[in-house]
Amino acid sequence: MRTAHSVADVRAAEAALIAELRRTGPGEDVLMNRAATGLATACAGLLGRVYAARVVLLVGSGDNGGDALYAGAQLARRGARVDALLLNPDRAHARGLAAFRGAGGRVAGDAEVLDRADLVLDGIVGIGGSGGLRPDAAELVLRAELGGGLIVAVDLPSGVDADTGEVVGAAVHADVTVTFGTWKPGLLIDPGASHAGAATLVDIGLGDHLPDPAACALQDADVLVPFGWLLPTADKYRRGVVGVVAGSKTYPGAAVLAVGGALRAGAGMVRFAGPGRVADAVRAAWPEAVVTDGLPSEAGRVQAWVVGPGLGTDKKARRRLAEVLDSDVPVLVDADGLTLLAEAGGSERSAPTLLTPHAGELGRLLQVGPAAVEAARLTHARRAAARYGATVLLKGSTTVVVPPDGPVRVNPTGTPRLATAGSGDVLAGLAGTLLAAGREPVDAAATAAYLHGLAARLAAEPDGAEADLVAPGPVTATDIVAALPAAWRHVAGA
Ligand SMILES: NC(=O)C1=CN([C@@H]2O[C@H](COP(=O)(O)OP(=O)(O)OC[C@H]3O[C@@H](n4cnc5c(N)ncnc54)[C@H](OP(=O)(O)O)[C@@H]3O)[C@@H](O)[C@H]2O)[C@@H](O)CC1
Ligand SMILES: Nc1ncnc2c1ncn2[C@@H]1O[C@H](COP(=O)(O)OP(=O)(O)O)[C@@H](O)[C@H]1O
Ligand SMILES: [K+]
Repeated sequence: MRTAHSVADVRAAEAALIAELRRTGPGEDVLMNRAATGLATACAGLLGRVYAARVVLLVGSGDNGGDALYAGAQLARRGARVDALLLNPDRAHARGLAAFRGAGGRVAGDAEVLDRADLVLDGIVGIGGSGGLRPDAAELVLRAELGGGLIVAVDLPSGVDADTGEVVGAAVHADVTVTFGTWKPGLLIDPGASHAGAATLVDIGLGDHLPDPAACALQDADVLVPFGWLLPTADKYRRGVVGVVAGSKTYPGAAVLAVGGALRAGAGMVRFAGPGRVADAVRAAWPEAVVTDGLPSEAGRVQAWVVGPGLGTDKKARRRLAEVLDSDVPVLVDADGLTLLAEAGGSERSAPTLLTPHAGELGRLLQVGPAAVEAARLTHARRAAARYGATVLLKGSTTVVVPPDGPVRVNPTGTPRLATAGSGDVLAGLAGTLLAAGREPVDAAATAAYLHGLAARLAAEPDGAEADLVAPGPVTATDIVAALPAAWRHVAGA
């Protein structure tokens, strides 16, 4: 699990560690030097040959600039030509600057050095920042980006909000980010995540002093939950029976895809309830589904419901949604179900509820526009979780899952390949089965998003999960359903 902490928690951990270090002896700037050593090592690796490389430091007036200066000093000692552009010369980190000068680093009088740089270190601002870059900083960053050297962000790309990933105004687009002590949520969540480039973590010893994380990103090993279908004692009821209420005359495909996602997630049984023609489409595509063209209350017992994909918003859809929401089992509400829920202003459920909106649907739930949601994904997902007393999975460029309390989950496997009609229906079925198998909504949602992204990558490039890097092939929602078993195999290491 990749874990990220809030700025407040990082600062508290830093203070506790520094107090401990003071008791045991080491002097000033120990942590900064640890950070700088990790940073200089990363830069040396990127440069290949440090001797005679041209490195430029963009140095703000806080400790982030101090990190850049100490790292610059190490690179200068190894023979790099290092120039520092000080945004506020009177307030640059004094000891860092002295070390930098002492190692042969030079303070540049002109931004021209950026035009020929092999590597630019962005030490303008780190976790102490607020808002986008100020105009003088933004101008230097633009020149650095045009210069064509590699841009390495110190701790996080300047201008990105460390706690939320929000970017208000200009921010650095880094090729690489070297972060210290722990991940910051803003490095995992878009738009911040897409400013960070390839990000790496340098351990500076904060570990024992850090509390529970603010956000986590699953990795393959975290998905290795007991595979229900492998347990010797498995039977179809214990593996989980999921009910799907989806589709309409206009959107029968949504039902077929949601049922497909549910089946390929390993359900013991999928019960489907929908109107005649939709029921026929589901029967034809998935003979293993148990289908009724009656109401959800006539479908038989289930351990979780999925309601909403392609459902429509007419009277019949409302009735179906109401029946499902009245049940005492976990319910996942998606798509048209969310539109109806927004209209009703919520529900009176006491059993767990998982909402899976995209930005437009989340906007409707909160009566704000989709652009506002996209710009502040975590903030809006949190607001919806609080207002609806539910776990919220917000889909899009970075899928985030916000439980009513506890750490947020951020999905690392997402790919723009998923942005194809019907792929959300597959995700709903997939997450619904995991709910029916007894997983907590936050785990069901995060695991489903992880497998969903992985399946899209594997559908594009069956030999590897890194398809975004190597193969540009598109995938359809049906392809994602078909690739789900391969995604399970991938996380199992098979
Ligand atoms: N915590 C740890 O464990 C460790 C932390 N370490 C390092 O310390 C960093 C935090 O340092 P920090 O607290 O000094 O704040 P920092 O990020 O340098 O920013 C403050 C300066 O930025 C300025 N500024 C603000 N907003 C701005 C904007 N939008 N655009 C432009 N400028 C802006 C603001 O200016 P002012 O408002 O004062 O004029 C102020 O001068 C952290 O990220 C990590 O790198 C490591 O050394 C190892 C251990
Ligand atoms: N830019 C993107 N990067 C990664 N994933 C994306 C992106 N855009 C959309 N997705 C994913 O694609 C899926 C689309 O779902 P949704 O919007 O509900 O579509 P539909 O209703 O057509 O099924 C979601 O899982 C979402 O997270
Ligand atoms: K920075």
